[in-house]
Amino acid sequence: MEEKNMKEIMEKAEVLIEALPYIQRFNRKIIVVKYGGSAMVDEELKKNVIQDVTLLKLVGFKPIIVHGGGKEISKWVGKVGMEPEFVNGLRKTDAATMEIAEMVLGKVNKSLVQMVESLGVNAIGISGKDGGLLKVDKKLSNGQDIGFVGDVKEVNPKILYDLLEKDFLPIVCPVGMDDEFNTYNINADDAACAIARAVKAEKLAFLTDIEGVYKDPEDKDTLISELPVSDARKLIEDGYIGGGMLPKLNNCIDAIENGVSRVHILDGRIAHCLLLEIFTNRGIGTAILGDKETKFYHE
Ligand SMILES: Nc1ncnc2c1ncn2[C@@H]1O[C@H](COP(=O)(O)OP(=O)(O)O)[C@@H](O)[C@H]1O
Ligand SMILES: CC(=O)N[C@@H](CCC(=O)OP(=O)(O)O)C(=O)O
Repeated sequence: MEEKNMKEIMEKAEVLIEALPYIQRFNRKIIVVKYGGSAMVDEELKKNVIQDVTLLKLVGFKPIIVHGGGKEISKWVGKVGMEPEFVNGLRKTDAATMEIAEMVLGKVNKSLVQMVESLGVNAIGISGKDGGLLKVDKKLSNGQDIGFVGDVKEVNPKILYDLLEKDFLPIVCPVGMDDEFNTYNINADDAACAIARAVKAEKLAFLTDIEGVYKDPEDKDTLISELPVSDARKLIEDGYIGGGMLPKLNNCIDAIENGVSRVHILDGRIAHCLLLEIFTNRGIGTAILGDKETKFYHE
């Protein structure tokens, strides 16, 4: 065999061997993937994400996908002649918008099931309504009524455990019910965090449209690769975090402080970002760490 070919083959073997400790570490462990942003709109990226999660399942992890679909909901709200409206990153959800959101999220949910199934893994798509998974109270935004927006108050993970035990890959869309069984729209980051907490996930990964958390969003050199929760709080207090990153980072802190071992914000625009983060020595994006952790396991 040519020397060049041999070298290429050896490099491939090394990449696989590098994955071994991570496969051992996460074997049978639950990993919650919050799937949203560009990686949902671009067909190629969508395929990459689904391939990654399917691979995680096939090597013995227990992934759960919690997906968004904000851009798709806004598209359909626009199509019926309404104007999408957001207050502090949350969609103002009147009855008509709720109906559209549930229809669109249901469609997105089944399209993800279809893709996973096409790769030979059995997936079940559910919403937070199924099996009483997500119980909500009405959420106010700084005291303002923003309609049927839910604040998760209780998670009943039984349905997820049952599906995982039967070897299905659960795919969850962020819709839930209140005590009167009314339908509510839930921010997908909130839903993913609540689910990761309830199942004490080993890892929670948020796929988004930015490299990770920056100290200064205007300066790409200020990307933070490891962020202890106390520093994260300080960044928020000092006003360095804005827009959709604010609820996301708050959810990261909440997850770490409530039993989720590893929390990551990853750039969903990078092909196979999940695999790169989980299976290689090079952590990518931003890892949020508990304050007691002095060293991240990738080192
Ligand atoms: N310090 C910061 N670091 C990174 N992103 C930030 C920061 N402050 C504000 N942002 C904004 O937050 C956005 C991420 O939130 P969002 O777009 O709502 O994510 P998603 O749609 O994936 O839930 C980034 O694209 C960026 O514009
Ligand atoms: C209350 C609220 O804002 N719900 C979100 C649910 C979808 C979502 O969060 O989607 P992304 O993760 O793709 O943004 C919405 O209606 O857009």
